[in-house]
Amino acid sequence: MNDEKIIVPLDVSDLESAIALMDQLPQVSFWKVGLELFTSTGPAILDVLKSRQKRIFLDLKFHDIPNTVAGACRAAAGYGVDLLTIHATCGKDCLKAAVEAVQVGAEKAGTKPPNLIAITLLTSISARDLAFDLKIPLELPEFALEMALLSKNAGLNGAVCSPQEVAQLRDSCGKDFLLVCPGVRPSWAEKGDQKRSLTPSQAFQAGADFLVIGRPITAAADPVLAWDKICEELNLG
Ligand SMILES: O=c1ccn([C@@H]2O[C@H](COP(=O)(O)O)[C@@H](O)[C@H]2O)c(=O)[nH]1
Repeated sequence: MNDEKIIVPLDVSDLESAIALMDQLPQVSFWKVGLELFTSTGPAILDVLKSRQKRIFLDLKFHDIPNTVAGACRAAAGYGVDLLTIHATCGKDCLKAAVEAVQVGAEKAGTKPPNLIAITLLTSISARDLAFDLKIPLELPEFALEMALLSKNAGLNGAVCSPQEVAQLRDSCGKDFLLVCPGVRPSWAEKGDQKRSLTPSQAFQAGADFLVIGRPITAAADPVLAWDKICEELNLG
């Protein structure tokens, strides 16, 4: 294992702040661009990351009808990113259309298709939220597993899940299915809005391929120290 398995989100509002964060943490090799920054900068942020030879997780979490999601996936696949997200709850037809669309978009742009991964259930949702607010009549681990299997059967490369479900998903989906875990919190960090967390070492031990760790690093008084502490705890030294 190496520190390329830790993805840090650029959850800032503009290009200038994103560049400042990258400059502060040059040791980070895999960055995530999400809704806030991409809505603010568009693909300009991807050009900056590529010019620095960084790996890119484009976390736009598409969720719409199949025709619309396919169009968005075709466009996003042209950017040459490493990972791209879609919600599993957009359904089987939509997931299949997205799988085809990333191939078409990447081929047209002459680039490698991204690994398309599906959000199973946002890590900010608790078992109580799922049952009482969303009225889903399944236990949370079962729901997350069903969403992962739906995505795998539709041809996706992997899923985003909380570290609390990753062992079960790894058992059922196999070793080649990419499992990416946000909602990861070192014992010394605040949980914030994350409701199903584990520590980085617990998440890797449970079978995660990649961890997404944001505020424990980026909102720390000293982000470099926080990064080093996490790497040390994981023996990535
Ligand atoms: O279920 C999900 C899917 C995506 N995320 C994203 O990961 C990071 C987590 O940041 P923290 O600061 O470590 O909480 C953030 O960009 C989310 O959009 C998620 O948290 N849960």
